[in-house]
Amino acid sequence: MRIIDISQRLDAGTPLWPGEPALAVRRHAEIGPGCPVNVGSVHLALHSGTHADAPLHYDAGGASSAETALDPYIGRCVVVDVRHAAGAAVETADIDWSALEAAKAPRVLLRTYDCFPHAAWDHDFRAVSAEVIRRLGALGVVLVGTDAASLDPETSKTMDAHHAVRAADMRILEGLVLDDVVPGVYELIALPLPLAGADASPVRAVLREIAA
Ligand SMILES: N[C@@H](CC(=O)c1ccccc1NC=O)C(=O)O
Ligand SMILES: [Zn+2]
Ligand SMILES: [Zn+2]
Repeated sequence: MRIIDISQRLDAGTPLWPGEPALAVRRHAEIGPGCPVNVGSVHLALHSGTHADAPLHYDAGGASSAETALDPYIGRCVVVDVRHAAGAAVETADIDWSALEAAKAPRVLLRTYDCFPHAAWDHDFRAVSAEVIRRLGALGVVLVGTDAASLDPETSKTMDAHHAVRAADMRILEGLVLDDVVPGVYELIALPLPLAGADASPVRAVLREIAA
């Protein structure tokens, strides 16, 4: 079965949320006389690139990446093209709910970009309305993903979509790369790292085609 990588490359040029520290991979041991290996460490903002928010991100008492259950991050999903959405956020009118329900997929990945902005931070990414989140939760959706940097606008102070996720106890993937994905049903695998105390974790998100 074909594996489709839907993850951003992480390097010093990966566009980050304004003010976030740049990725740094440092080597503290190098192959040479008396040292058989290269060994490094990484300094990486937790919301860099393709990542999973932990409930701790929007709920002071929420689970960290080390504590959140893995089930939402692996299993049947549907990729939905919402590039036609015209507003600042994806609204309920932008989604074909009967098609979405017909997919019978408890994970929904939203494509908002024609081409993912790998080269520069997009301040005007398309958010997802809290009403869409509430409606997804009512359908039993356990995870919502987006190719945008966040479910809420960059300037949001209320984080309405994240709090609608919290109310429905859903999970979140952000910064997906869906340019080469044909809308449809797939198996999603995108597991957060067991990082204690972390409010988010980078993930290697992939899709596997499901045999018809
Ligand atoms: N990907 C993050 C973006 C985010 O909320 C954020 C990331 C770094 C610093 C501040 C952030 N949010 C609001 O100030 C998120 O939406 O979960
Ligand atoms: Zn995030
Ligand atoms: Zn988020």
